[in-house]
Amino acid sequence: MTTHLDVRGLTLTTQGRTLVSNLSFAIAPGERVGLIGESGSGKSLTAMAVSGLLPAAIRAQGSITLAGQEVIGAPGRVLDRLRGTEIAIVFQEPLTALDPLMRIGRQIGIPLSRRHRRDGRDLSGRALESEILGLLEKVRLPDPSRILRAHPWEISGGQRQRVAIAMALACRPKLLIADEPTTALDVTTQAEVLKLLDALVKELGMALLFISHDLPVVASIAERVIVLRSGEAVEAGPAGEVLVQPRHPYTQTLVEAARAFDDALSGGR
Ligand SMILES: Nc1ncnc2c1ncn2[C@@H]1O[C@H](COP(=O)(O)OP(=O)(O)OP(=O)(O)O)[C@@H](O)[C@H]1O
Repeated sequence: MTTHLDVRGLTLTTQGRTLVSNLSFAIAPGERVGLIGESGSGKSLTAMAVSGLLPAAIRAQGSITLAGQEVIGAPGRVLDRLRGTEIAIVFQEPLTALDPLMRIGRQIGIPLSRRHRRDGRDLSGRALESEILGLLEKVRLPDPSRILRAHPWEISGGQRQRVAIAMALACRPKLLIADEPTTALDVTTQAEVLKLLDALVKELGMALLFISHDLPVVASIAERVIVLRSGEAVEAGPAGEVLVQPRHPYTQTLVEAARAFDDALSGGR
């Protein structure tokens, strides 16, 4: 099989409004794809549709297959299984993924033991704790044994995003969706989390759908990009081509704006 995710003619509507229109793209195993576009262009809704998390008010037409399984209209148990094995998602705001009242160790332990049970192994006690610590180390969290026992509000925003990444990795997904994973973080932490994601995706051979309106960030992590405007894909191709010599006027505007911002920053130095 050469595609892991295959989106064909995806159209999302609500109350007579079309939010995403006839979108098609595929992601091969291990491939890193960026989805870019201004605010409101339909990036997050596309991510939600792919992971079977669309709000009830939004109607999906077309087809989304993940490892050969149709996602649109699939029953909850099928979606649960896909989210445990094929796909995991990291959101912009890590607190969305974390339960404020539960210690970090337990939050990572739940998807971890679920995955082991699925593989026919029962993991508990010391063995489970040691795997959780291993994951906290993998996302380069300092002092993992303290963080294991901490609540989400006892650690920093950047650390919370690393925990959310560790939770996603606990499922060993074949495709990781990262929806503006660094937007809520300060610039230095953004760069660190980005570097971490890049390294982990390569090390674990996961495919990545990286969603962002920040072009330089996308250019640094994605091999291929899709440009969305008002729910429609206006341009797609290798990141090095689309972001360096954009063909569509909309992409040209985005690239110009990113360059102007960059120039303004370097001019101020
Ligand atoms: N639950 C919903 N019900 C109705 N409309 C929605 C819903 N969620 C999103 N929309 C609309 O769908 C469009 C696309 O939203 P989406 O969140 O996918 O944009 P986005 O590209 O991810 O933007 P941002 O970069 O700001 O996160 C927007 O016009 C938004 O108002």
